Amino acid sequence: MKTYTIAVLPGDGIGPEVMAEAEKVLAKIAGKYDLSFNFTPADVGGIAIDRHGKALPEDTVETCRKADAVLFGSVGGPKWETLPPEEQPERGALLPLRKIFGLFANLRPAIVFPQLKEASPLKAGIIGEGFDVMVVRELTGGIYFGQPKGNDGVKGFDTMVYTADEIERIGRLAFETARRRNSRLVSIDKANVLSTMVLWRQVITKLGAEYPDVSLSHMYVDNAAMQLVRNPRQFDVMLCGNMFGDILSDEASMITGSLGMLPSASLAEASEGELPFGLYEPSGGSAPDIAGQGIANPIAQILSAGMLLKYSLGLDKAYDDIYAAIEGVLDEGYRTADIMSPGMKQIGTGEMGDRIAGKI
Ligand SMILES: NC(=O)c1ccc[n+]([C@@H]2O[C@H](COP(=O)([O-])OP(=O)(O)OC[C@H]3O[C@@H](n4cnc5c(N)ncnc54)[C@H](O)[C@@H]3O)[C@@H](O)[C@H]2O)c1
Ligand SMILES: CC(C)[C@H](C(=O)O)[C@@H](O)C(=O)O
Ligand SMILES: [Mg+2]
Repeated sequence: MKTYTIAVLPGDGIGPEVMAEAEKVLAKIAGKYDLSFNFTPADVGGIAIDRHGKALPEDTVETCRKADAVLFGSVGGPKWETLPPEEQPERGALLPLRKIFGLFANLRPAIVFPQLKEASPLKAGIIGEGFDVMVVRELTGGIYFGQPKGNDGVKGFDTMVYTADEIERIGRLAFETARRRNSRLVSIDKANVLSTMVLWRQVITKLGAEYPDVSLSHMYVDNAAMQLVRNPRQFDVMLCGNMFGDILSDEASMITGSLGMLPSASLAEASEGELPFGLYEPSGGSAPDIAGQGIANPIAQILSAGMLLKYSLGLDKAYDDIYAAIEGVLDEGYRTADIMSPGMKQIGTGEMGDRIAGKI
């Protein structure tokens, strides 16, 4: 029997609540495909600060290193917001993890399940027959990591830096992704103002010549934010730098009805013929406003586990099973509070997880 080791980092807030549901679903997948998952838990974020004095203990990095892939919950919360910024869960754990493991490519699919059209804040006419966009976000460069950065109480500054190589690397992945979908790629930039983004547009345009079958267009980020609510169906793959991708992926997710629906895959470069190492997490955060109430939507975490199976382990059919199970539960009218609409049956985090696992 094949055994896969999955580092499980639930983190803070709703992280542990939704992670428990993803583990239930993975256990069912293991049974169905005669595999075994060795879940290796580790502390990360606020809970790691409380227990070990730092957001990313070395043991946690080691646990990830030994694993085939990482399933991550979310980190952060009001309790740790008064710490020095570099020590807080987000900058002290999540960003270093992305850097340490070279997770340069962040895939954030935003899909409106047909059953949830009424949960989208957009009018039915705008959503039409559905919405299915893949945001490809560069994750280890840009203004998040550029130096210098600082804040001396009088002046605060960050630096946006991209090299041509970094742009080309994420660009290639976006073109390949578009090729496997509907061959439409919109590259998002701010080339009318930022020098970094002038380079971005030059590199992507040049790369486009290698992918003549993919229709490439460029759009300024402010326009893209507007177009996403005006006519989201015009998009197939959206390629963004780190910060623009952060913002637009939250916006895209809300079109699907809730941030609690949106998974993500953060991938490293793969060696020839191999699948990439990856960290899989919901796009949303630790949702302190609803943590501990058993009402969080576990679907983003469950879909993140599904993406892990597909992208890092090559178990595409298992991903399809998870997707179908979610659709089945939604078809039966079950909803967590965030995607609730009149006439549907409201259930909590645990029951949603049980019902999805029950359909595998
Ligand atoms: N990857 C991560 O670990 C990550 C990502 C984003 C934010 N954060 C951190 O999370 C904390 C809270 O940030 P925020 O409030 O800006 O963003 P958030 O994503 O945690 O929450 C935004 C809103 O979406 C709702 N929401 C998010 N996930 C949900 C789910 N699964 N089910 C139902 N509703 C859900 C929340 O209740 C809240 O109303 C901050 O400390 C932030 O830095 C962490
Ligand atoms: C928590 C934060 C560092 C993170 C980001 O900005 O990348 C989050 O918002 C995300 O989208 O994963
Ligand atoms: Mg974000």
